Amino acid sequence: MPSDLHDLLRAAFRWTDPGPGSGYLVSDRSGWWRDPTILDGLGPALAGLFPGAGPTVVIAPEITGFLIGPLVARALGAGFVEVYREGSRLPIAEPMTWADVPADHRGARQRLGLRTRLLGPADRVLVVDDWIATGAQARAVHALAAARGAAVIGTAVIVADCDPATAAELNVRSLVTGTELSQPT
Ligand SMILES: O=P(O)(O)OC[C@H]1O[C@H](OP(=O)(O)OP(=O)(O)O)[C@H](O)[C@@H]1O
Ligand SMILES: Nc1ncnc2[nH]cnc12
Repeated sequence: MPSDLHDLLRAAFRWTDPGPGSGYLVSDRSGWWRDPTILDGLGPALAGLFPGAGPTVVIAPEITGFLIGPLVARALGAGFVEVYREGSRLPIAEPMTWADVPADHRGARQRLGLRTRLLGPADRVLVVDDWIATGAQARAVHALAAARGAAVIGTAVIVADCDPATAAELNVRSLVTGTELSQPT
């Protein structure tokens, strides 16, 4: 990754207060998509976290994964498969493979699913997302790939904000850490 992308990611990120008395801050990643240099660099930089790994397909959960997943797939010359959040749209009228998310960084239970026909044993999968915290969503995405018999290379994220055990379990590589986003640039 060019060192300037690392610096640009830090500079364009903000923690925002959702309102008086909320007692917590929300990550605002919109500055990353708004900056043409960052947007141009994200796909190659995330793809470059696993040099020579040769994925056939990138898979990523909605909704931010639908934004950056195709950028990474394009940089790799790989395909892209959407991982949907159950209940977020009309049911998809074809066979789906589902995995449970017991509780993510918000404590929310979810189910993630993909179209069964789009992934199989011949695939080498790179899981992509913008952020990893508890690892719950990425773990479910890994489980989906495993359920389809695909080989999983690892997890490429913009921000790694997870514990070392989760990072090792899911083979997480990142462009920045959560700690770096919490410090002044
Ligand atoms: O490691 P975890 O605890 O699972 O948290 C990470 C997940 O949470 C965020 O998704 P979220 O649903 O908050 O937002 P999005 O809809 O903007 O992608 C992020 O995009 C990851 O998918
Ligand atoms: N977008 C995000 N995904 C996961 N954990 C977060 N914590 C703060 N922002 C987050």
